[in-house]
Amino acid sequence: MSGDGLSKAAIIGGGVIGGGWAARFLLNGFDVAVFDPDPEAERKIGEVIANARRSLPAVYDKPLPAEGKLSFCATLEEAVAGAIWVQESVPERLALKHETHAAISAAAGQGTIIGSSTSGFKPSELNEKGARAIVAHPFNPVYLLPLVELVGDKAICEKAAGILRSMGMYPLTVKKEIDAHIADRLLEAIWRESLWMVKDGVATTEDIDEAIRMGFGLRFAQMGLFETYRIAGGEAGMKHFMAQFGPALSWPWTKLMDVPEFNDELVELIAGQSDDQSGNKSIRELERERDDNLVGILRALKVSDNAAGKVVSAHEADLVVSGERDGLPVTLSRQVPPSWTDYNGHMNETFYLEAGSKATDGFMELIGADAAYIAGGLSYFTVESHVRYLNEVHEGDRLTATSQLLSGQGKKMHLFHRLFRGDGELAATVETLLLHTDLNARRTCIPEGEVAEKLAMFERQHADMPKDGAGCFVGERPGTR
Ligand SMILES: NC(=O)C1=CN([C@@H]2O[C@H](COP(=O)(O)OP(=O)(O)OC[C@H]3O[C@@H](n4cnc5c(N)ncnc54)[C@H](O)[C@@H]3O)[C@@H](O)[C@H]2O)C=CC1
Ligand SMILES: C[N+](C)(C)CC(=O)CC(=O)[O-]
Repeated sequence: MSGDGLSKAAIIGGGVIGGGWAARFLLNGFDVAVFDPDPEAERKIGEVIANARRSLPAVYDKPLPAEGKLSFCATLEEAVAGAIWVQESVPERLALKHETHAAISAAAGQGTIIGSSTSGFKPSELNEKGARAIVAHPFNPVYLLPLVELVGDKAICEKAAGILRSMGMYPLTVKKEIDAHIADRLLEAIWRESLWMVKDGVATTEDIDEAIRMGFGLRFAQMGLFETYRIAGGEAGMKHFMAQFGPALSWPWTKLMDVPEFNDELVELIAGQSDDQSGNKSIRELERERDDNLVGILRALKVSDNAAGKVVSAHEADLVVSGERDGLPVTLSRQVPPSWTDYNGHMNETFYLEAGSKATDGFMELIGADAAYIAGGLSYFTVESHVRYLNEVHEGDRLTATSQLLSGQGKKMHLFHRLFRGDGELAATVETLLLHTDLNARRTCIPEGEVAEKLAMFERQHADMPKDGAGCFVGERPGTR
């Protein structure tokens, strides 16, 4: 669907959320046309997309599709023309939503998906004047967080879900329409209690943020509420948890429904404390801090194959590394994430080896030693590696690796990876020796069938190619022996 240069998304309203949607579509290969009357929209969206470019590709170990084309339109009709998805993200005012959806429904093709980012309105409210929108409620930052709550016509929601999955998102179809859908209903409860506690001097905005991020906030990214509370019931599980904490439903714990009056005094109090807490940083700086942490969390969840990490893995499985360079197969192509840089302001030594290891995985796939082969009980174990650090690599650089097979005789697979920066400079070589291994017996063995044939083929193809820097001992300069 995406990445073909033929898919167009229209973004109507390009503020915080519209800008995030624009980035998500664009970085997944869609052409994006924006309509927003704000004269500053282009600058603001440009800044959001710049943050998205440094963070979203860093979640993956493979390259995202080539970026689509971004354009800004003078009219809503121009933006909508030819789009397969129109996403409305204008301010949360029902009259404005009605006016905007009337114009979108008139301009869009029959099969076009029309999504609304509304945080709280139901599809029946959005469509009460004859429009045909579904709710597609995302989470900020839209380019990194997978969740999109879908509410409305079943067939349209199903079609929308397929497109969202192709962009690494997680569509959650809400069973019945309700004000504020699922997640905002939960968030509103936390927000209400938080305002109440600041107003009554129980806690500052900072105390409340610490209470969340030092405790239950850490749990929520990986287990949510119900699994977490099941564990909190100890060996007896959920029934014991409910027996212990169920009565709290009739204690004052659940009687905290008072809401503070929303007035200037409350706004001054909250905004003042928020300025004291984080006013020394710009919103874009805070966004980058947030994004770096989210990339780290998503990458960790990918390794444990948990929660949102599964969504990332499923998307990554659809991404491809391919091509040749200097007659050798490209086995790695990826962006350097912020977490790979160290106190010297460049990519830490560890990650040169990680890149080499991923290039080995890429070469293994090429010879048929892929996930299915490993599941069948055969694999390769690394027994020796030599990294030569030749050039600095920085956050955001596009790293590419080629792999040359020096020997594929017997149990051995002797590889020479060259890591290149985006500007074409050779950044490192990683020479590595692996042995073919029976995973059940935990003993080396000779590969057979397709793997053996492909090894022989690559060995022949790569035999006469330059090998400068291969076979050096530590400290030796190539060609000085
Ligand atoms: N900010 C958030 O955390 C989230 C907001 N949402 C929802 O997304 C929608 C947009 O919210 P934000 O992006 O936060 O608001 P925003 O105020 O940042 O952006 C709204 C944008 O719409 C533009 N706009 C106003 N009238 C327009 C019109 N007639 N046609 C086209 N553009 C127009 C504005 O110039 C502005 O750039 C709302 O429905 C909101 O509930 C959803 C998820 C999270
Ligand atoms: C505060 N909010 C209701 C606009 C929040 C959302 O809709 C989702 C989010 O990103 O938190």
